[in-house]
Amino acid sequence: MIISFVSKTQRLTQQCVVTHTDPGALTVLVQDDTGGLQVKHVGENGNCYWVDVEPVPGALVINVGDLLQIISNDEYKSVEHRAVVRSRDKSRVSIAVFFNPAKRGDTDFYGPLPQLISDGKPAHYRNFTMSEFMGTFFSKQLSSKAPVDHFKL
Ligand SMILES: O=C(O)CCC(=O)C(=O)O
Ligand SMILES: [Fe+2]
Repeated sequence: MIISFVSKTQRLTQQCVVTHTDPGALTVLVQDDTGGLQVKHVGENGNCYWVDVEPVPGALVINVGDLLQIISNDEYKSVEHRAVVRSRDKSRVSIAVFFNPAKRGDTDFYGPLPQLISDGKPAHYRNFTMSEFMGTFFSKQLSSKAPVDHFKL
């Protein structure tokens, strides 16, 4: 579990969590009523917009991560997101729980599920172990779609 805390002394314009996709399968987030989480939306004209994820009391935010994009062979897309400071007067607390596969042996391979591969839709990614996957993520740091791009065929 990660708790990110943004002090009210941080400047309003400062971006506090850089734009990234989460590497794992799913992320469950609880944010307080300050808000600040934004997701990137690509419009039909190809233009990108940052959309505020308005806090809803009692609601959880579920982010699709890169691993789910890969094992679903692009049926689900990981979401680019960031967190910004919205208010000079209020601190912000957000709690994130990351869901990742537990099997991390040298012979535990992950990749697009066979049921989602066909002649019409070949695998978009090669298989890998979790240690290779996490190594790729940590070597590139938080960035946009790093593991997705790395394992693309
Ligand atoms: O601060 C937030 O609400 C988002 C945190 C986040 O994106 C992350 O920890 O991966
Ligand atoms: Fe994230």
